[in-house]
Amino acid sequence: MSRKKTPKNKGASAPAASALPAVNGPRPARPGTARPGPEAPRSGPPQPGRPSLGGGGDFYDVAFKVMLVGDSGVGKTCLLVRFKDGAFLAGTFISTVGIDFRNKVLDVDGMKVKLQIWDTAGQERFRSVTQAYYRDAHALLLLYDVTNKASFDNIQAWLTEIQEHAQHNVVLMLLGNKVDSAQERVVKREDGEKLAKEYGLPFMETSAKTGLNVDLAFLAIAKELKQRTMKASSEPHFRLHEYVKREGRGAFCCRP
Ligand SMILES: Nc1nc2c(ncn2[C@@H]2O[C@H](COP(=O)(O)OP(=O)(O)OP(=O)(O)O)[C@@H](O)[C@H]2O)c(=O)[nH]1
Ligand SMILES: [Mg+2]
Repeated sequence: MSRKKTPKNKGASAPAASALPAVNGPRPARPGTARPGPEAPRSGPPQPGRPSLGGGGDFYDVAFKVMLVGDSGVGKTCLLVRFKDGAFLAGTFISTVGIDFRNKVLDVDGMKVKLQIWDTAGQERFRSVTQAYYRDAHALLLLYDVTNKASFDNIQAWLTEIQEHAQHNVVLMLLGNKVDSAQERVVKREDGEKLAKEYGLPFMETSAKTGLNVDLAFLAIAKELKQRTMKASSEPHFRLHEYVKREGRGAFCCRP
């Protein structure tokens, strides 16, 4: 894998389009890294209509794995904490070591969809660890930081890496995070939109700090994955691109 190095361990390597949940095989043991608990599905999502009980006591109908990827410091861990706990991790930046995960069950149009969300380390030195997890991911949220141009420039390299290691049909969404930091912004919204269009990706700007579009990003992923599982659904066809375009809020909306 070819990857540009930047002074702050900024990642980098390339593209893919969106796609469908694949059946997961058992996860190989990786010493020193977090792994799913007993609630993790061992052989793909359970069938709809046969509710399962997760190890945390959450009932769910279907389960999917979502991975957060992007340069170190773009806000992956904060995005996950915002989504899971509704809080913001302010203060000292503690860089993720290896990989970690959290579960959350969403109600998606009457179905309990469990997302097992993997928070990867953006630092280059953990790349070989995180690469091994791509193949099991049903969806990827690829983040850059709108206040950090290098993190945006590295998106293409991340897309290359995704293309190399993830399922060809993985659901992929591009997120420009930290839009609350208007003064420090160096990546315009239009630049993010342009890049996303170039690669055919759904795109939103988010803020883990204010919560802007955070729940929406995960809900959109869950809706897309659920739809792909329901082969002969009578529900209207869900269109991920249109949904995030329609529902996504602007950076100046809804400040606390
Ligand atoms: N203003 C602002 N700061 C944020 C936001 N999200 C994250 N941060 C800050 O950015 C820094 C890095 O956030 P993390 O979530 O730890 O970054 P990360 O992508 O997980 O980094 P690695 O674990 O090293 O890959 C922290 O100091 C956060 O407080 C956001 O939406 N707005
Ligand atoms: Mg982190």
